[in-house]
Amino acid sequence: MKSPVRVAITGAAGQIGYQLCFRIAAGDMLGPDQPVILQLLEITPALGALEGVAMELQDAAFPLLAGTVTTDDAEVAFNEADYALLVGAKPRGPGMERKDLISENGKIFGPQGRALNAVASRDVKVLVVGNPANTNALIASAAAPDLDPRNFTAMTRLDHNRALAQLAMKTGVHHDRIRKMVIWGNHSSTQYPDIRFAEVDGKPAPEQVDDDWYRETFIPDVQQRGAAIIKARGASSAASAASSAIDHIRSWALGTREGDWVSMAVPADGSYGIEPGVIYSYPCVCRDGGWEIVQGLDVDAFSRERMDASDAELREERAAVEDLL
Ligand SMILES: NC(=O)C1=CN([C@@H]2O[C@H](COP(=O)(O)OP(=O)(O)OC[C@H]3O[C@@H](n4cnc5c(N)ncnc54)[C@H](O)[C@@H]3O)[C@@H](O)[C@H]2O)C=CC1
Ligand SMILES: O=C([O-])CC(=O)C(=O)O
Repeated sequence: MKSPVRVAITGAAGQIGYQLCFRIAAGDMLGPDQPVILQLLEITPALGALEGVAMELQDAAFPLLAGTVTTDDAEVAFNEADYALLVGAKPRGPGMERKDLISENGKIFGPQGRALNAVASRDVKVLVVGNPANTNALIASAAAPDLDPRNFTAMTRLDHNRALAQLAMKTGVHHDRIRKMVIWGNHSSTQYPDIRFAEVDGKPAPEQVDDDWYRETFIPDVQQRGAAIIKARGASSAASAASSAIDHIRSWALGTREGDWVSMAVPADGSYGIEPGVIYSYPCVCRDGGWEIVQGLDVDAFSRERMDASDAELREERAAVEDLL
């Protein structure tokens, strides 16, 4: 058996956190031979509910759960953390865009970035889920100057999985037989889900769906799926969000499958004309515990316009939180 790794989860008593704790303790994120210590952070008024989560974790008697810490102190939660899932933040309600959360949620991520900087493993892998996720990841990274900015990522894997599901339903091919989906940009309604490189059962996706469906139905449906779930459920996606967070970390830690990509929001480095300064979703390949942006893909005029629009939105979000950077 391997020695345990430390997984910090913020907002652990919330909707997404409640799902994450049990799936991670079951081994879904890091594999069936990797024990975990869960280090759970909540705000002080939610510590009672968090204690209840910890009691249920005990009751589930997971073989891989090597310990549980509950706290309202970020430096306790992030102490020597190998993984940090930053989920704790307010969700949006009907009629809101995710960026409307920025003034309230943005201020959470500076202190958490500072705490990570002070006490986390120097190799900590950070995934920001709390919205607006890309800009919150930028804030956390800016507050952690001693950690490599490449350790800070934000979640667009849920958008990626949603895109796989929509294309699978349209083509009648199981989503597990689709490769090379891409989500470019922001986890927001300006994201650009791109099927130009996707392969459905080994064949090019664009040849299997008509262009009108792609532009008029697929793209807006993927962009608006979060809002559609809020309308249907009266609360934002939680189990699917937790599942995609687990997918994101699993790919990063254990590698992507041969011949496939995942979408991850990572620090822009000039790739595809997106200048540094924002956390932007790209197609990525992961191996040996690291990620790389897939290079050399063609950008046509239709794509350029959408990729730039999402970049522009991220730079507006950045300008709105300049005082936190
Ligand atoms: N990136 C993505 O794809 C997705 C992002 N989200 C976002 O994830 C966030 C969490 O969503 P839910 O779990 O549904 O919300 P929730 O309201 O059920 O849970 C959030 C939890 O975070 C806690 N919290 C608030 N401030 C905190 C702080 N400073 N430190 C630690 N904990 C704190 C709250 O007490 C609460 O228990 C929201 O911002 C939501 O919009 C949701 C779905 C997908
Ligand atoms: O839509 C929301 O507010 C929650 C979220 O980020 C998603 O489901 O993609």
